[in-house]
Amino acid sequence: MEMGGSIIMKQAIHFGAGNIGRGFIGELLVQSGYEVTFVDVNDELVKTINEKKAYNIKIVGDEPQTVHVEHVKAINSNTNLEDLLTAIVKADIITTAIGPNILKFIAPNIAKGLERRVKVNETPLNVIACENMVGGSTVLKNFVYEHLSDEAKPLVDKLIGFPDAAVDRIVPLQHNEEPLLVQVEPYCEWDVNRTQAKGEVPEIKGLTWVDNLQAYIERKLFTVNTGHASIAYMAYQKGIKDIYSAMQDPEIVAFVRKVWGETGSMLIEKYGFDPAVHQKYVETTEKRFANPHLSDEVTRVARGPKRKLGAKDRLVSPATQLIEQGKTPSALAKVIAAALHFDYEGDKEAVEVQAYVKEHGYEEALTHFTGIEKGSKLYNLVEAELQVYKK
Ligand SMILES: NC(=O)c1ccc[n+]([C@@H]2O[C@H](COP(=O)([O-])OP(=O)(O)OC[C@H]3O[C@@H](n4cnc5c(N)ncnc54)[C@H](O)[C@@H]3O)[C@@H](O)[C@H]2O)c1
Ligand SMILES: O=P(O)(O)OC[C@@H](O)[C@@H](O)[C@H](O)[C@H](O)CO
Repeated sequence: MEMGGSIIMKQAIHFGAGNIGRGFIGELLVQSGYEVTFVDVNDELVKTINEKKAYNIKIVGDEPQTVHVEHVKAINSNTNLEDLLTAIVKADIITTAIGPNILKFIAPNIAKGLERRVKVNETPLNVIACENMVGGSTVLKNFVYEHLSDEAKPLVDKLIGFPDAAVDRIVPLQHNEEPLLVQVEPYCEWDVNRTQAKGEVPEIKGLTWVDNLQAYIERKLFTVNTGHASIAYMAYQKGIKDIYSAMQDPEIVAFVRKVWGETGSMLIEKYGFDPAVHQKYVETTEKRFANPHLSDEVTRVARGPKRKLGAKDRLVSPATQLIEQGKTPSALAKVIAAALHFDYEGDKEAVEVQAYVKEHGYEEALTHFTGIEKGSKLYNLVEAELQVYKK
């Protein structure tokens, strides 16, 4: 919109100015005409964004490319809550990429902002959690509602949508001399559930509004993330440090293909995907993992084993669903066992899992972290794989 010669941009708030925030969601929002206000708790990052007001993204692949992203600023929500609440009142869209475990911590501030907004602004607004999980925005919504007054709830019900999403772009951990630079892979996919959105859905470059998000999120999580985790936990056992190097190991490649055979069979039966189309999706994923220009540490991909061992996450959920279909998830059982053995001391969740294993043993840890019932088919499959680690 143009007024008196100056352009008035739409306003986006994005929680988490990290890799996916800057390297994916922020980029697409700016390219779609939004000014992006990043919200983060890392004060140095917030200050740098406000000082530079722009950053670069390096897309690394056979045809490298640099994208310059402008129209960005940042708020530290720990020290400047008032600015955040004012921004929520005026926002045209809110997105997050902070990690599934952090959603509950940002919910009170979102609730405060929405409480203020619905009293003065009747424009619908969508809040989209871009996290690697099934139903992330719904999870955030439930946390937000815990902090809303009874008076605000009906208005929030009417005006604020929390459409679930699937996001896909590999952005490794990185330390660049240019502090805000992010190196990313060329591939990106962002699917959002249209049926949960409020108001007219905004046109955002690279965002596809879909009516059957569950199929998209399960296809992504149980192919890209299950595959990634399988490679990472196996590579860790072999002392391999990065995903590209792991993809040069024929044993690991053969293994992840077996995992993809299992998850693919579950997804094809459940969603009726065309097997040839699904195979293409798997092959694209394998090529992305073998990108020689991307240096992605095994410990990043394996991070948070407690979360990754959860019943609804990328290992146990497809394994359970395969069993429900009368199939045997042998390769997935091996990955679950390897995840329980991931003993990287630089990962808080890995330290927690290992401490539990040390005190209670692998079998109790298996039930404790995955919810898999003792004596069930999946329990027995994983238990057999755990014997290797007891020697
Ligand atoms: N990196 C990838 O390849 C990738 C791809 C798809 C999805 N994801 C998902 O995106 C999410 C973010 O991952 P990432 O790799 O960008 O992580 P990251 O660590 O690079 O970024 C997270 C950011 O959130 C900030 N943060 C932490 N607590 C906060 C709080 N209370 N309020 C505001 N900001 C807070 C951190 O300071 C950090 O800047 C995760 O759910 C991840 O699974 C990652
Ligand atoms: O972010 P996590 O810990 O859920 O999973 C690690 C990686 O598998 C993940 O970040 C992928 O790189 C990403 O999901 C690709 O879209």
